[in-house]
Amino acid sequence: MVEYQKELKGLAEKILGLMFRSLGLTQEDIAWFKPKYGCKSPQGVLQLNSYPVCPDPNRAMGLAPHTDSSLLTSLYQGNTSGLQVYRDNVGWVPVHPVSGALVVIVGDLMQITCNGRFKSALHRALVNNTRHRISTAYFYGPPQDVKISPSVKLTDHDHPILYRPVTWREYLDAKATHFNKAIELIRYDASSC
Ligand SMILES: O=C(O)CCC(=O)C(=O)O
Ligand SMILES: [Fe+2]
Repeated sequence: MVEYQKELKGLAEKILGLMFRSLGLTQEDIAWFKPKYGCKSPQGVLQLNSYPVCPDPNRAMGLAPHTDSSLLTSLYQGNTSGLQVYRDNVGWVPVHPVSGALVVIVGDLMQITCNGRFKSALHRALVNNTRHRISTAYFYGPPQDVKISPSVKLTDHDHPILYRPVTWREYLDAKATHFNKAIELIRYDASSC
């Protein structure tokens, strides 16, 4: 487990580095992402999900629709389908397992850091009536008490800053209370929602 988390941490950092770079951001632009930032390095949380066989899957939900609070989530879903993502104008789309592959999910903190350029993905997990499904989600995020805010490089006259600074800890508290509305509540124009 320790080794697995170490590998997933390295993978998340590599993918995030590429995503930031694709937006023209350097490590200097994302100060908290620098390894030498104090002694607090970004962190990950591993969650094991278990969905027992359900006699009537149409009347139950494994995991209700949600976005992840992380920067990035790496999901291993074995070989049993169940994950679905929501696509605008399309609806729920299955993400079938691919042998040896992880599903990478953009989380809310990434949406905040990138001022909405990358959107966190609404997803859910279904149950089924023949197979016990197991999945492993690795949530990668910044140190819990470091304020995250949209990178100034991604804001200008046409792209006003969208979100207030927030720590992962504060965001998790907001999520626990307001669930999927949390990200809207930290928008600068939240009062008009
Ligand atoms: O089990 C799945 O496929 C999804 C799990 C998930 O979305 C989560 O743990 O946040
Ligand atoms: Fe999730």
